[in-house]
Formats: sequence, C-alpha cells, structure tokens
Amino acid sequence: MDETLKRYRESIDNIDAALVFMLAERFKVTQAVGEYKATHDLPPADPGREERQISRLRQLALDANLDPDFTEKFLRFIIDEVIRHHERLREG
Ligand SMILES: O=C(O)C(=O)C[C@]1(C(=O)O)C=C[C@@H](O)C=C1
Repeated sequence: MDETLKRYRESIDNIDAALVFMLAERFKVTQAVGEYKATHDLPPADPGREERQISRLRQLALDANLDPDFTEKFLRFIIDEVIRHHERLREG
C-alpha cells in the first residue's frame, strides 16, 4: 500500500482507539449517574444541563475548526443513548 496513505491510516486507527476508550470512560461515569438518579428518584434527562453542554461544545467546536452542527448531533446521539440507559436503570 502507498506509504503516505498507510501512515495517515495508522494515525486514524490511534485516534479511533482513543475515541473508544474515552467513550467507555464516559459511559462508566454515566452508568454511575444513572444509578444515583434511579436511587434518588431523579429524572433520567436534564434538558437544562443538556442545553448548557451543547452550547459549550458548539463554542469549543468553532474554536477548533470543527462543524458545530456535527458536534451537536454527535453529542445528542450520545446523550440520547445515556438517557435510554438511565430509563432502563429506573425501571429496574
Ligand atoms: O448530567 C446528567 O444528569 C446526566 O445524566 C448525564 C447526561 C450526559 O450524558 O451528559 C445525560 C442525560 C442528561 O439529560 C444530561 C446529561
């Protein structure tokens, strides 16, 4: 394979691995949050918190030259999955 393309792909593979590890850590914490919410009778979703997260990350994306709409969609996708996990924990 072309050496340049091979080097780019090695870098992509490292970045993808880091993303998986970071997501695994995030879901570890949100699992604990879900258990806390379920035992303290707190609602699975907190729309105010989500609004603040999205607004903050949109700004960070702009600073980093990343598409803020893409960033919001990505975060929304993750948070929606977290809320589904929280709902399952609440149902027991
Ligand atoms: O911070 C919380 O309360 C969470 O449950 C975590 C989290 C998130 O994944 O960031 C998920 C659901 C809430 O609506 C807000 C944020």
